[in-house]
Amino acid sequence: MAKPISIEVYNPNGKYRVVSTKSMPGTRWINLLIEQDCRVEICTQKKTILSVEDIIALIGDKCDGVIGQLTEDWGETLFAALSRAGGKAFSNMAVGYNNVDVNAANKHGVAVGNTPGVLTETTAELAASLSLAAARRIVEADQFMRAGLYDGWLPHLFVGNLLKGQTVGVIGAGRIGSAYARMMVEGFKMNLIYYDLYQSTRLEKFVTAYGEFLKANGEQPVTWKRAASMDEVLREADVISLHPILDKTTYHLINKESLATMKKEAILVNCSRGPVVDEVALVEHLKQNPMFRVGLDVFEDEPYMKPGLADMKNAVVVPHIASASKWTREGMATLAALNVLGKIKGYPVWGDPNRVAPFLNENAPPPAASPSIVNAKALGLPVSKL
Ligand SMILES: NC(=O)c1ccc[n+]([C@@H]2O[C@H](COP(=O)([O-])OP(=O)(O)OC[C@H]3O[C@@H](n4cnc5c(N)ncnc54)[C@H](O)[C@@H]3O)[C@@H](O)[C@H]2O)c1
Ligand SMILES: O=C(O)[C@H](O)CO
Repeated sequence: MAKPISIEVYNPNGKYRVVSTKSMPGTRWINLLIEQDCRVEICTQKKTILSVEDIIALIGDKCDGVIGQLTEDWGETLFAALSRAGGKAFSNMAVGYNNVDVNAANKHGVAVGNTPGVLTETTAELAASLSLAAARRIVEADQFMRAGLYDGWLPHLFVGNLLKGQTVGVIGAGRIGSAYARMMVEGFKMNLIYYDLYQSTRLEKFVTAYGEFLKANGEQPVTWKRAASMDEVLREADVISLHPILDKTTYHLINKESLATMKKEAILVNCSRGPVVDEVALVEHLKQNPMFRVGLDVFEDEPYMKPGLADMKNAVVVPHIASASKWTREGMATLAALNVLGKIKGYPVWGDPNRVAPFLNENAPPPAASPSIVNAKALGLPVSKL
């Protein structure tokens, strides 16, 4: 029998019961639910990662929808519990939904929402920050200063890599990968090589136009290339950033062999999901190649790091904060709440989950639609004509 869980309740007499497994930034998401007759229950348990049993206790006997987190295991057990409680909607407060068994949700007729678009630039900015921090050894230098070791300028002190004119490689040039590529090309005049299952025509056009602009101004133009294989990116790029989804095809995409393909002084950044990189192989590679550097936001066994990683000076590590800007996190909460609300109210699904701005405008009511339901097709949900 699961222990009772502490909650905070808003609008206790609301008709629909919506549970959020965590407190989320901002208040707009709560107000939007309340305005539509929802009783909102927020779990206040002081435990970072809730277990399946904890969430079953939160769902209880009657629950119309749940907003959950990427740290939770949303599989058969939870979707069965939600369905028994009369629930028809779940939304991750994240764009990635590798923690969700969508087939199990389909089986129980539960709509699964995610939060694309609102975190694209924020996440890309963190990937760019990690690229710079690794290239210019910022964390090592900061620690050196704080340790009182600086006793004067030296020609060899913390020499790193210049980005201008080098090649940036992007693996997974979707929303975030493309935004990161644009930042690195435009900001640092890097040439681009990318690998994705699909061609990114918009990104290619952007780099072409920027190259022409530079040329017209008497500067060396930037270039782009769509690689035929991931190995081509690994061989040619000086900075490589990983932005694919995590699925069977991308698990350990970066492993001992692929690391060996990269340049000895390359920089690898991962803001996608930890298991895209074989972290044991990475630690070994970092040990053997002190000039190879990484910037990691995500880890294979989150919240843990594989043994040895914390000791590596050539690794910059941050705790999965890529989407952590105030605007983005408040927007993610809003989108997640509206995904759940839309299904409860019987609204259609928004036609283009990449165009979420109308849901984020605080000065107007949001459209009567769920912004992004990943299994809309499987459930046969109607699509909004707005
Ligand atoms: N660290 C964070 O806080 C954070 C924040 C946001 C997103 N993410 C992660 O980033 C991922 C990408 O987000 P997005 O919004 O850009 O998604 P997206 O769907 O727009 O982009 C993913 C891209 O990966 C490509 N892809 C899929 N399989 C591939 C493969 N085997 N090889 C190469 N490319 C492949 C797809 O074709 C697509 O273009 C999310 O799924 C999530 O896991 C992490
Ligand atoms: O997938 C996501 O959205 C991130 O990991 C958290 O923002």
